[in-house]
Amino acid sequence: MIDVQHLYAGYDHDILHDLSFSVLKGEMFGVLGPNGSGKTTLLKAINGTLPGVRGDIAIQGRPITRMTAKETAREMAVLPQHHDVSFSTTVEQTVLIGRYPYQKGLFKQWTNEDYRIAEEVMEQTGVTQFRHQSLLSLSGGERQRVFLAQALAQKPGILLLDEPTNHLDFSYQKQMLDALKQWSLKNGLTVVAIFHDLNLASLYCDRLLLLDQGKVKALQEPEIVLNEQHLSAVYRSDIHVHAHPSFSKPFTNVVPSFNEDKPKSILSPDELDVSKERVYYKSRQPLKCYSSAVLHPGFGWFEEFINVQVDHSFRCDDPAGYLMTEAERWGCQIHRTVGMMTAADVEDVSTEFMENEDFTLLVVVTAGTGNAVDVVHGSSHIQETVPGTINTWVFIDGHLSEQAYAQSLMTATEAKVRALMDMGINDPVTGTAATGTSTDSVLIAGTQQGATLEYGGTISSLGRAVGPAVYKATKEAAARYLNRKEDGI
Ligand SMILES: Nc1ncnc2c1ncn2[C@@H]1O[C@H](COP(=O)(O)OP(=O)(O)OP(=O)(O)O)[C@@H](O)[C@H]1O
Repeated sequence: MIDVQHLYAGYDHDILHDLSFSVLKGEMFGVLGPNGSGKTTLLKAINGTLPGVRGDIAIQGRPITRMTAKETAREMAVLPQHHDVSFSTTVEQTVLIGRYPYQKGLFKQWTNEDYRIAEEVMEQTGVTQFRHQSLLSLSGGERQRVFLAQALAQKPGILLLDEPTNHLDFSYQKQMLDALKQWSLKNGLTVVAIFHDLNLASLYCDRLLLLDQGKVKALQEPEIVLNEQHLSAVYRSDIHVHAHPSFSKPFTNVVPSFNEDKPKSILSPDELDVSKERVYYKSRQPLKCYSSAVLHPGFGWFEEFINVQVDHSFRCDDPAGYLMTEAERWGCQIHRTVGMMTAADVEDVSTEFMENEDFTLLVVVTAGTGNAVDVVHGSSHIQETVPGTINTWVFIDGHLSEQAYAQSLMTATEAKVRALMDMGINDPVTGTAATGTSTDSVLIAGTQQGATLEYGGTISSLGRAVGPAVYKATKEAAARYLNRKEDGI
């Protein structure tokens, strides 16, 4: 569709150096790069408005140098970065200008077809209600949508967009990009768009061209172009890349580098608050958490932690909602709170605290083993979520990698299993050794400051601390639970 070969272009000197790439029909092609890297210059070269271009640019196999302005305009429309809006035209007149490449004859008049298409594209871009208004009376975002309508009125096969979401609020950014994607998927519209927002580019583009000082740094699918090394080198700042939470695309974010005064060690067992109703811990700063909690499971940053005691007969359709109400009752800030529940007496909580050269560790366990299960015989149990559980909190004052989170969770689980085995706790249904209970929850929470802890496996420095601490705390909490049962309390 668009074929660029050995392109050199610029102004008094070359800005673009030896660019070669092709854009396929129906593709959404994103152009990325820092300020001044040559993105706009590239778009101008492609639409034939930049003089002195060297190399070859062809549209549908035809060199653009052999196309008239009208021919080029029928093939591609441009939405520039800045628009000159110094004189007053109405929205409808502005959109109709997009029909210029189709005008024939000496006396230029808009046809019914021109009006029909203008109507259609104003509808698609949500500007119909402004049709009789002057452009000068519109906001930046509204004007941007009018100029998109003008470009679409050209009925082009190719749309060149210079920062199309500039001035648009979140909802219109999404609306515009959804529409462009839809047109490219359904009608084969080819879109070449400059983006500053790496995440929007990642979500909507099939391929990305990353420019660095007028040269191709990377040209591939978003999964390959958006990697930390490329981005950090090109944008000269610390950029982190993660998996998008609900889409199979990379998700980027910048890491601020201002220094905040943070307390040195922020974990302390003295801050654990235990009452008959709940165990409560408030950290002195937000912790990065990974958990199977009832309230706010998964990854997130939290600073309040509650483990709420419920009755053995507790049944509830909305346990997270229940915990929210309880947390609110105790004055917790819901959005900052991770919540678990248990039928075990929370006053039997057991803690382990240790400090070493690299990091500090606080482990907090409540254990009820009424629902003990042998993992191999889960199918022998009825599927019912009844409270009776081992809840394990592992707080670490250190900087954990994602691998360390997963490995710490494994280490904590293995330690719990070992504790149950050593105590001879059996699955009451099968009589075989229990490996946990049916509703156990575990939390790994890191301060993400101080020593880097790359690993959390059993023989890593972190794992060597987590394993024995969880083992000891689980044994102690379970022993207290069993004693209470024996004593019939
Ligand atoms: N008309 C011009 N005359 C001379 N130099 C120019 C002209 N337009 C742009 N430049 C220079 O060319 C370089 C690339 O500019 P260009 O606008 O292509 O960058 P860009 O990647 O689109 O930047 P931004 O992200 O800031 O929009 C810059 O150094 C700029 O100063």
